[in-house]
Amino acid sequence: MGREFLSIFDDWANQYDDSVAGMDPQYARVFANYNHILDTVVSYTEGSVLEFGIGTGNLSQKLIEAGHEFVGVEPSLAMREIANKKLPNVQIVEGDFLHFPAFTEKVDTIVSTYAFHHLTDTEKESAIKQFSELLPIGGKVVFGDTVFITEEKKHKEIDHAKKHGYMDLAEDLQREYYPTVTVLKSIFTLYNFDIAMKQMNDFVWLIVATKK
Ligand SMILES: C[S@@+](CC[C@H](N)C(=O)[O-])C[C@H]1O[C@@H](n2cnc3c(N)ncnc32)[C@H](O)[C@@H]1O
Repeated sequence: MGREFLSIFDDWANQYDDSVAGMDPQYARVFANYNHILDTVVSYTEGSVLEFGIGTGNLSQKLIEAGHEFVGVEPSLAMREIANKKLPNVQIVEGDFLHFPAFTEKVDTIVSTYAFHHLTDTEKESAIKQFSELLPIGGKVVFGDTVFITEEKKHKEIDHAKKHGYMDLAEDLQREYYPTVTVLKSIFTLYNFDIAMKQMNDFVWLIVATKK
């Protein structure tokens, strides 16, 4: 159901902001240009926004500062507690990409960073189908997440991590469901989105999908 990694995030929550600041060498390349990636997601966001997997609320904070109506969805209680402290009076609800409260408010843009890879490719397809139903024509999905140009590139990164003794990163890359560019493009296209992708660091790609 896409929540199989929750205990990792409950345990990571208190150190998460140190990791995104580059203080964990294993993840330094994954989080390279983190603030620039978040700012780029904000720059493509229009209107009312729904964010999935908000973590400690770093992207949420930028979206709210930019003046967007905001609802955040996050399955980890420990992450929600930190985000709630940073962002009092902001609507942050328990849920995940596939199961979240029905919103009466209109949603113009769905955003997420570093989270969509927790769904298998089949679950990604279910989520993108729901996004297509939720968004108006011209509405957008704007994601930043680890994606690989090919499976070979992913295996090279796993070998690189092992060679440097980055065993947590190597395990993560093998355990979670990092998609290829081709797979993501084909799912968004199937559900009536135009999709553009751009590489932001060695791991993370920006995905901007516009509902036709
Ligand atoms: C690496 S953190 C990213 C946090 C934040 N978006 C950021 O960019 O810093 C991944 C987040 O996704 C959440 N998550 C894990 N599985 C999820 C799912 N199935 N649906 C939505 N969020 C999920 C985790 O609890 C965690 O907060």
